[in-house]
Amino acid sequence: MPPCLVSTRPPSLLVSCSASPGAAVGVAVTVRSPPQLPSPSLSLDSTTTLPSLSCSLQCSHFQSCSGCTHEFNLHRPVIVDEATDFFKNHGVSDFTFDTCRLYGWRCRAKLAVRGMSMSPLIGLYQEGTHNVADIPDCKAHHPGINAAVELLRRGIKELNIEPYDEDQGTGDLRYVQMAVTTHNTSLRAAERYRNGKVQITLVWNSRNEKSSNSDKLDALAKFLWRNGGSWSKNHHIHSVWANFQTSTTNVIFGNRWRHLLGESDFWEHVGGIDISLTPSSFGQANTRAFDVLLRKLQKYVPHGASVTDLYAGAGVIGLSLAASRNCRSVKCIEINKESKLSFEKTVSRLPKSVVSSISWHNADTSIEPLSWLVGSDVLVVDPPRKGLDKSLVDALQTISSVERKAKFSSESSSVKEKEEKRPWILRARDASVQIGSKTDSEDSRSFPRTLIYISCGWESFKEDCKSLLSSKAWRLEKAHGFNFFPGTQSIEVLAVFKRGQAVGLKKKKSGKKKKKKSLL
Ligand SMILES: C[S@@+](CC[C@H](N)C(=O)[O-])C[C@H]1O[C@@H](n2cnc3c(N)ncnc32)[C@H](O)[C@@H]1O
Repeated sequence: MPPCLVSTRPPSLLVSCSASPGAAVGVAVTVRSPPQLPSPSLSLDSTTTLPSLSCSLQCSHFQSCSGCTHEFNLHRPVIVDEATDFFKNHGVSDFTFDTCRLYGWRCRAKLAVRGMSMSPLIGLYQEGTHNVADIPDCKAHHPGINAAVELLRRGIKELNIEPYDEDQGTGDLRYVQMAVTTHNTSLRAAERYRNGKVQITLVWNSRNEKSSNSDKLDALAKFLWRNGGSWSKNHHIHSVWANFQTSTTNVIFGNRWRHLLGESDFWEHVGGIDISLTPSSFGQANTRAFDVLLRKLQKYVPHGASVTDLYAGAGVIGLSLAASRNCRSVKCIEINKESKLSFEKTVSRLPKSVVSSISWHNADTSIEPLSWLVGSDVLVVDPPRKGLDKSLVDALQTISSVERKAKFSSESSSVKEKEEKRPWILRARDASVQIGSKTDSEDSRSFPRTLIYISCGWESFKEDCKSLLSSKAWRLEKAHGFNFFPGTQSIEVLAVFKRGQAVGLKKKKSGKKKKKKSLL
C-alpha cells in the first residue's frame, strides 16, 4: 500500500491517498480484514503516515453528477466487505481485491449533449432526472476525454450547433461517445496511458449523412480534427465518427455508423494481445483494470484447453486466452452482430504462433445454451449487469445429469440414435466466423468442468452464484474483485467454479471432525 497523508480538510478526520487525482496510480491490495480507522483521539500532523487509506474523490461535480456515488475510500468500496463475507460463507476465504487506478480510469464515456449552442451541457443525467450535469473536470475520465469535451464545447459554440431538445425532438447533436486508445507503440510504455488519443462519435439527430443538417456535422468534424487531429499542435483526437439516430426513445445509438476523419481502426492492447474495437462494439470502460483481470483469469485456464466464451462481445477474453494459453479451440458467442468486425480484425493481429481453432457466433446465449458448451473444458461468462439468462443457469444446474445421460446413451445406442436424442449437439448457425480448422476431437458427450464467471453486477452475481451452488453441480473455488468503477459501489468480480462438490462436503455425513479438516 502507498503511504497515506492526513488531509487538512475540516471538520472530520479524513485520510487521503498520497496519490493526486492527476497521478492516476494503480495499487494492489489484498483484502483480509477491514482497515482500521484512526482513533478520533489520535493527534496527527499533516505529514503523518498512516497504515490505512481513505482516498477521496475531490471532484467539484460530486452530487450534481450521477456518475460517482461515493466520495471517500475510493480504493476500497464498502461493498468489498460484503463480498469478502459472502465468499467466505461460500468456502472462499482468500478473496482478493485489486484497487487498480483510482483517477482518470474511465477510457470510454457516453455523454448527453443538451442546453443551448452558446452554453452547451455535456455530461451525465442528474440522479432521477433528464437534466444534464456539465462535468468538464470529471476525475473519473481519462484526461484526454475532458480535453476532447472542451474542444467539442468550443466547436458547438463557434459553429452554432444545436444541442438536442428531448421534449421537441429537435436539435443536431444528441450524445457523444468518447473512447480512448492508449496503444501507441511509438511511445515508451510508461508514457502511453497519459498520451491516449480519443475516438469521438457524434450521435447526430438525422437519418443519414444526406439530411438537411449534414453540413453542420461536416463542419463540426473538421473543426475537431483541425484542432485536435494528427496535424494540429495539440494532437489528442484519434478519429471522428458519426452515428445517426432520430428515435424518440432513450436508445443512444441508431443503426447507421460512418467514419468521418482520422484513423478508421481503433486498437488497444489488453490481456497480452492487440484488440480492435469499432465504436459500435462493447468495450470495457476501465482498460487498465480489465488488463489486470485478464492476466489473472489466464492463470485459471489450462494450456491447450478448449474454451467457450459466452457474452463475448468482440471476443477479447476468448482471444486473449487463445494467445496466452495456446487453447485447442475458442468459441465466442455474442448477440450484437456489430462486434463481428472487431473480432475479425483482432484475429488478424494474433501472433502467428496461435494455432487454435477459433470461431465467433452471432447468437443468443439464452437459446439452447447447452449446445454451445458441449466439448469445452472451460466456460467463461461475462454477462451484462443483470446477470446470466435464466435458461443458462438452468442448463448449468443440470449439466452433470445431462452429461451422465449423454455418456450412458452413447454407450448403449447407435450413433444415429444418439444424435437424435441430443438436442444440444452443436448446430450450424448463420453469421458465424470460423478461423482455422474445426477441432475434430470435440467430445460431444462432455461439458466444461471449469466455469469462470466475470461479473459487473454484484446483486445478480450473488443470485446466480447461489443458484449454481445450490444445485450441487458446481463449487466455488476462487474469487477476486477489481476496482473497475472507483467512486461507485460497483466492483468487477472474477469467480472460478469447478464441477461437483468439494471432497469435504461429500464426506459431510462421516463425522464432524473430518468435515472441518477437509474444508480448511
Ligand atoms: C459485459 S459485456 C462483455 C463483453 C466482452 N466479454 C468484453 O469484455 O469485451 C456483455 C456482452 O453480452 C452481450 N449479450 C447480452 N445479452 C446476450 C445474450 N442473450 N446472448 C449473447 N450475448 C449477449 C452484450 O451485447 C455484450 O457485448
